[in-house]
Amino acid sequence: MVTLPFIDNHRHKHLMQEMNKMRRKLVVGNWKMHGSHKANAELLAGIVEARPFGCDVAVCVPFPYLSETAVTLAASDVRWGAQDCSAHEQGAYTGEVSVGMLHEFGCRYVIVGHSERRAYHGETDQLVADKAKAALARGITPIVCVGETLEQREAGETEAVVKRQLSAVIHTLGHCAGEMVVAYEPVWAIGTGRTASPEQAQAVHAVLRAQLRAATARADEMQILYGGSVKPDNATVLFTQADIDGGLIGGAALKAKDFVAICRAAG
Ligand SMILES: O=C(CO)COP(=O)(O)O
Repeated sequence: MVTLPFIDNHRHKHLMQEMNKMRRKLVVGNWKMHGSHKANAELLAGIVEARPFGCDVAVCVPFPYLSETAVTLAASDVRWGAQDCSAHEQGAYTGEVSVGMLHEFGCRYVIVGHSERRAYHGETDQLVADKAKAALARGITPIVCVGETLEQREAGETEAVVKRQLSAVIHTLGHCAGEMVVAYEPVWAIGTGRTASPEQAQAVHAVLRAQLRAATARADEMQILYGGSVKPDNATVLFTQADIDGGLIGGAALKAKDFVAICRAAG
């Protein structure tokens, strides 16, 4: 009979920290509906100049700017992506953008299920899951966002909400679930300057990691990002938590100096 070594809490924590070091960090700038030719050129130049970061870095830009972003970043290791995609392959879907189109622009990532899309565009858990599936079918990594509102947190529903949101995606992706990136973004922390404490964020990330472990053997290699008022001065403490593998950055991704500082904190 094989006897397993006794692992006390201290050793367990140490092992978890080692595991965390093995996962490469990822920092993604979500520009949301911001930008102009001039502002983008300055921002991208500032990011490219500051490389290398020692972590994966990407920017998710508005659709009209994908082309110029692809040209600007082509010779660098900075990746790019979009902020949404259609779940449909092609057809009469006015205003939608397919993953095939994103593929043509060299997108490496697409954000799906951002809380702003869930709230303002009525996106359901299943639609988000279908978008993630469509992305993977074209070799684009979906960054699947989950997160609770303040009301849900105060009602003690945080765990149930994020698990329900992630569960839809896990079931729809099946054996490909290990290929997505997950982003935990508490709605109350987005654009409010009110960050989840490192402990609050880590607690939810641990729940998500456990849920992924039950679904895929790749759970320990998967990147789970935190998003919500990440700034240069709180990035390091967030990124050193055992299950936080980088960040999805909104406001601070619009200033090269801040975004670069956050990338450095991850690297
Ligand atoms: O929504 C976010 C990233 O997707 C976070 O936005 P802020 O960093 O502006 O809070």
